[in-house]
Amino acid sequence: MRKIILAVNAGSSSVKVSIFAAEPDQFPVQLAEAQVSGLTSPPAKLKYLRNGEVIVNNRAAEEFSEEGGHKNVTDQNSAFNLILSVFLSDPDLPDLPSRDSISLVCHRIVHGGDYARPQLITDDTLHHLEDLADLAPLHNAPALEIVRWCIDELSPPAKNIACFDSQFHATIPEHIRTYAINPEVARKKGLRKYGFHGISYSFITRAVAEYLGKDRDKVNMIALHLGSGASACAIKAGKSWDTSMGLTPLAGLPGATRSGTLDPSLVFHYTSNVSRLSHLSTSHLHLTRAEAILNLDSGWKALTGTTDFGTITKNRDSNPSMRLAFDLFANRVANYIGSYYVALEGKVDALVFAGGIGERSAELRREIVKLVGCLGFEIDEERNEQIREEGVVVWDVGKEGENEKLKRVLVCRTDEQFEMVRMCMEEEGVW
Ligand SMILES: Nc1ncnc2c1ncn2[C@@H]1O[C@H](COP(=O)(O)OP(=O)(O)O)[C@@H](O)[C@H]1O
Ligand SMILES: CC(=O)OP(=O)(O)O
Ligand SMILES: [Mg+2]
Repeated sequence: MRKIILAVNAGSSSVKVSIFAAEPDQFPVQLAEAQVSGLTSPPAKLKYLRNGEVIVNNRAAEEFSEEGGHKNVTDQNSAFNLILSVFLSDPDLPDLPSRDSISLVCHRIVHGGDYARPQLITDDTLHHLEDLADLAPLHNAPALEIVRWCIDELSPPAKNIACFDSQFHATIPEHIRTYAINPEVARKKGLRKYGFHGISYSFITRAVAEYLGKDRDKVNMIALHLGSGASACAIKAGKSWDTSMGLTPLAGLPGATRSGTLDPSLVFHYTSNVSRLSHLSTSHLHLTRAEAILNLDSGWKALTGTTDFGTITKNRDSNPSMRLAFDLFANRVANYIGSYYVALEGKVDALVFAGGIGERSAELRREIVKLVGCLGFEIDEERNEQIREEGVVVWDVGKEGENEKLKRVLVCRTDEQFEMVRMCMEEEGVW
């Protein structure tokens, strides 16, 4: 039986929602997709595509919320509500005449703890995921607010399924996921590397393997998901071998408002009383002052005053703090590429850029590839600048030709919503 499925991806600065029509044993077909971006750099913008055609191109979300009499778009839940109303009021989207036509909602939940498969959201799963909220302070709580709304407003008939960013990284070997701390405490409290952006890495692995004409379980790559949150992943034989995020999405690369990895002692020298609860804590989220500083008041926001990496890229030649942020990011990313190149013993099929920044900033790609040139990566200036149509998923931006040793440099337009639906369709019981 044909089902209409909604896939909801609540990121730290955006909400992306796609609608699919799905039949058992077939790939889901996307009907429409919308995103509200720039939640951390207002005004938030709305983009809407139906059947791959751009209907609304980055217009202020406010205009739509005013027209439709909705509350202002300030967070993930209001962004989700706006998107749903855009879908429901589109007369050219006959597959979604009303809320009742949605039979499944797939939710991206960044921290899934030890869950190694998507989960049907019951009261028990919901409570368990609420308990994990403090380990993904920018993500789990806003995503669960959307989940609770969907349970109240769409169920029944809709079932809600949680898909986890952390799931893809369940294959990271023990010596890599273990921190050098008291093992007893680590075990009792679940203190280990979990890793995130895994739904995206799962999509990238499939798409790149297909592009290269290789079996998924034979492909090795260094993948970079660079968005408001940024991470790197060493993918060995199609599986996650290592990734830069850790117990929480704070570790590793810096991001829009996140510091990334730094000396763990730094925070005690930054300010006093760091373990006191931040005023930003809520009934669903316990956030210490230390966590608030490192997750919300650091990164591009602290260094430059903006969280928009497009602005940083554009102004880096005239603005020294933006130049510093740009160079700092390229340096940190290049360090991971070097480290993962060694982890993969040099057997790397491709270096892959994805995420809002990775897919759009030709300048950052050029800079990073230049820094890792000694490993056999080289950018093709012309291909790197070329803008690709919406439907293109993977493209090559590396130099080709004479030098056999050159390694591929690819861009992958990642699609976490598609991947979630694909993952859910593999679950028994979904139909
Ligand atoms: N042309 C561009 N050049 C550089 N960065 C861009 C460009 N367009 C968008 N971005 C950045 O992409 C980031 C959003 O990425 P995305 O992966 O969609 O975010 P999220 O982490 O919320 O999922 C923002 O920091 C935004 O500034
Ligand atoms: C895990 C994470 O940081 O996700 P996002 O980049 O979507 O905020
Ligand atoms: Mg994202």
